[in-house]
Amino acid sequence: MQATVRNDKPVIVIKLGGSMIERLTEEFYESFHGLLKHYHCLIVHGGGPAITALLGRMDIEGEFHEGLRKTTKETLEVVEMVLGGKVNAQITSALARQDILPVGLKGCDASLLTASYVNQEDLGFVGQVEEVKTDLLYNCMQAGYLPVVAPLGKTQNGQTVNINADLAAAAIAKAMQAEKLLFVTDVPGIISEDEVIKETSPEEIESLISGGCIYGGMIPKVQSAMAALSEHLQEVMIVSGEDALIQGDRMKGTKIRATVKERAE
Ligand SMILES: Nc1ncnc2c1ncn2[C@@H]1O[C@H](COP(=O)(O)OP(=O)(O)O)[C@@H](O)[C@H]1O
Ligand SMILES: CC(=O)N[C@@H](CCC(=O)OP(=O)(O)O)C(=O)O
Repeated sequence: MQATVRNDKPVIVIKLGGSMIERLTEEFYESFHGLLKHYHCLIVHGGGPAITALLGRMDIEGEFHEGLRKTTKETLEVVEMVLGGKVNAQITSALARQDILPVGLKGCDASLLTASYVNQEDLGFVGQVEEVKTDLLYNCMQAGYLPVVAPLGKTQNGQTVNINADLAAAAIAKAMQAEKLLFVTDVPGIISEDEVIKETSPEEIESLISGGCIYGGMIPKVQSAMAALSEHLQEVMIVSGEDALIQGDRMKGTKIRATVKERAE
């Protein structure tokens, strides 16, 4: 049973990329105070580089297929430790230092993220979100807490699975009928010909991918962004974690909209 979506404040989902988490500043976390005045905020975090680093220290080689980490039983243990332990605690501690009330959640707990296998034969314990327990997240936010979700899921059979954080954030944003989805990463937006694109559309993104301008970790990000766009979620942004989230009175980065109303000059 899911709670009815309540629209007392719009929801914003913020995905913190593993590429940036180690470098996020106190100023960055402080800027959540501004967001919380207008939105119910929810964080979904990655941690890919930290997983790769710990696997390396254990002499386990990482292997990716189309941006998804091949996850054996042994790898899964490390993924759970890093995402559900280290990285989640790092973010909740930083928010708590700013007098924000974070609550760390693993997607595999309390049926928060029910998942199915992406391709068990090729990828092992890698999941995709089938259902989000939205009432748990709403109840936390309504009570004044900021949920910080580690992208782990549970299958119907109770197996924990590793979920790409971009895909998890998009699925959660969709299920929560979020108004905004932000991807915080280590670049100031989608870059083309040395310039940050201010606003773009799914059509333009498809051509940037096929032309090779968008590659690597940016591909699951923009694909997740496009999949999340809906009548509720009209805008996805890719922003840098180098600065505070809001600079002046706006966010800087690339805005992805279903249709680009006017081309920014
Ligand atoms: N057109 C592009 N503009 C900006 N970054 C891009 C582009 N294409 C690929 N990238 C790469 O995407 C990276 C961000 O994705 P990723 O490393 O997966 O970050 P995260 O850990 O935040 O999810 C950038 O550091 C950059 O190397
Ligand atoms: C299945 C899969 O690939 N899971 C990711 C989960 C972490 C993640 O997505 O972190 P970033 O956002 O930092 O890339 C992984 O194991 O790296």
